[in-house]
Amino acid sequence: MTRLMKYCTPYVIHILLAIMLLFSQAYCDLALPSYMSDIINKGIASGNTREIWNIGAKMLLVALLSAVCSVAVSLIAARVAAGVCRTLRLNLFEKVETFSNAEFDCFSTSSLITRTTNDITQVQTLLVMAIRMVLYAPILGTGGVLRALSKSRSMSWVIGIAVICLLCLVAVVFVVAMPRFRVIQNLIDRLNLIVRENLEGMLVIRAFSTQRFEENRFDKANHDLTDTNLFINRLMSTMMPTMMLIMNLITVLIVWVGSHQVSALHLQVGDMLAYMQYVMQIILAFLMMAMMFILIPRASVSAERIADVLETEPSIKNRENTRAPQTCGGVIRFEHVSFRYPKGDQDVLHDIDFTAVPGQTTAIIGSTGSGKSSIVNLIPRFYDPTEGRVTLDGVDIREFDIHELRRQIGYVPQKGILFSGTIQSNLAYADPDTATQEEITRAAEIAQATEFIESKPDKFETEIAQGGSNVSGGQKQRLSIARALVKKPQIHIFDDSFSALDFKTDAKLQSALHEKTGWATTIVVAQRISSIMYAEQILVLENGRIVGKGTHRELMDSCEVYREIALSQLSKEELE
Ligand SMILES: Nc1ncnc2c1ncn2[C@@H]1O[C@H](COP(=O)(O)OP(=O)(O)OP(=O)(O)O)[C@@H](O)[C@H]1O
Repeated sequence: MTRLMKYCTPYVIHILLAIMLLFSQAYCDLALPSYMSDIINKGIASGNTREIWNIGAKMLLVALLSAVCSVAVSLIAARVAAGVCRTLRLNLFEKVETFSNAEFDCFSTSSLITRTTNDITQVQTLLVMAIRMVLYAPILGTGGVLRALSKSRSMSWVIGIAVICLLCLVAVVFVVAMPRFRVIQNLIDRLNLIVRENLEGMLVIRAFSTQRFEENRFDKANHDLTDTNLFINRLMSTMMPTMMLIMNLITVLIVWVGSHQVSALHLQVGDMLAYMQYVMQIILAFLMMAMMFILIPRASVSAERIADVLETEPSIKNRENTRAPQTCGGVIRFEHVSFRYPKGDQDVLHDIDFTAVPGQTTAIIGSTGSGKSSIVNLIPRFYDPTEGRVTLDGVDIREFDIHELRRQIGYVPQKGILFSGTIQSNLAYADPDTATQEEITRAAEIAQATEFIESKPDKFETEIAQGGSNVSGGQKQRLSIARALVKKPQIHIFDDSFSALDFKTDAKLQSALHEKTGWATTIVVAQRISSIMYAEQILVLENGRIVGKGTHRELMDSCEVYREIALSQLSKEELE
């Protein structure tokens, strides 16, 4: 919890005001039993109606003041908690945006969602309660003890018994409940993961008719969460009646002992009743502390999970004194690069060495898992090489500001990803403020997307559903390509981005790309020979190593792996 304390500093004045109001409220609440005692002793016992009215009016005023303070504290608490949690949510979101793929591999996506939502709600609930109770309870408890002792010292052992019983109860609850709270947050993570996988993979689940299996998986996670929640709730529901029982037994004890003292004229009736109320206030204070003890462990688990994300330094970040690539030439060079994934046990790329120059296409081909995507992911610094370096115009890319470096790159991922909005908003994604309609239309034309966009009733204003579910895989790829082209980058990276296109569209797109963006450095990862056979340079990858480098013709003569791939896809005549 202390790791998040700094987020409360902007609200110090609010908190100080709340503390002052809490003191006033506690003072009022503690004064009420004394007034009641006076009404009985000075008014009722002697039949003095005027005194009863006088003290009664004061009591009403004090009760009103206490209510006003209580409402004001609640409002302040709600404001502080909402403000702190809004900042936390924003910071968490911004932090996650800076994460490189390595951090995403570390925190699962579902856990990041739980941390941004449920965990922050836990902290918010605690903050509201803490501001209202964490100070009020000790003030009320201590004030109650002092006032009770001022009414009768001979019954102080009753307070002692009450406090010992309550402390034991709170300690038991704390020890038993604490370990379960971390379990609950982890179970929520698991439930989120299953829901997410199910929603994203609904078509696969239907195709494989595995609804029953998935239901059982969900049911198990749901059951585990329910069981743990039930355990905690049962514990809480036994705690409240136990506290009430203690309260009632203590009341009986006070009446029993007090009535003997009243009959022996050692105590007045009013004082006995006031004593009883003070003991009730002490028990109430313990009740509040018990609630805090329940909320604090759960919220501190959540706070830790939030702080873990906030304090994680992205493994890929700007060095000091970074610079922007000046008039980017676009010469990308891999110098003896080896790479291993952060959690991997062996290198997936070994001694990769090549140069991609402007005005040329460098194609990367190889079997699945040979490391093609891993190579291109090093250029926008999604990961950094384990050995060797990648340079842009002769400068190590780690010297550049990451944002500026990425501005030079038009990256089209393997899986076309669109955002909810319109086709227009998706295409203008790189620069919504400055991208002109002309640029967007031109990019759509090169990406061979114009025909299907024009066929839609709303054309560029056609709505894209969540996750791009209302466009086909090939259309999604073409829109992703157009989106990258609108950026007018110096370096184009297409990571298997033509795989969902038919041969005709693929060929048209390649030729348009060559014609309209031929000046750029183009790096293409592809599985299809036909997509890359006209590239100026082709790299053949096997098990993370370059086993062939050259043009299609050179590789057909010199590289056995390339020849095998080529002949498995096209006939000898087509390859000529
Ligand atoms: N995030 C990751 N963590 C650990 N290992 C990974 C990760 N991503 C990929 N790998 C491993 O790295 C190797 C190369 O993967 P990569 O995705 O670069 O291959 P690829 O040639 O692009 O494959 P494909 O053609 O199927 O897309 C594979 O063995 C893969 O299992």
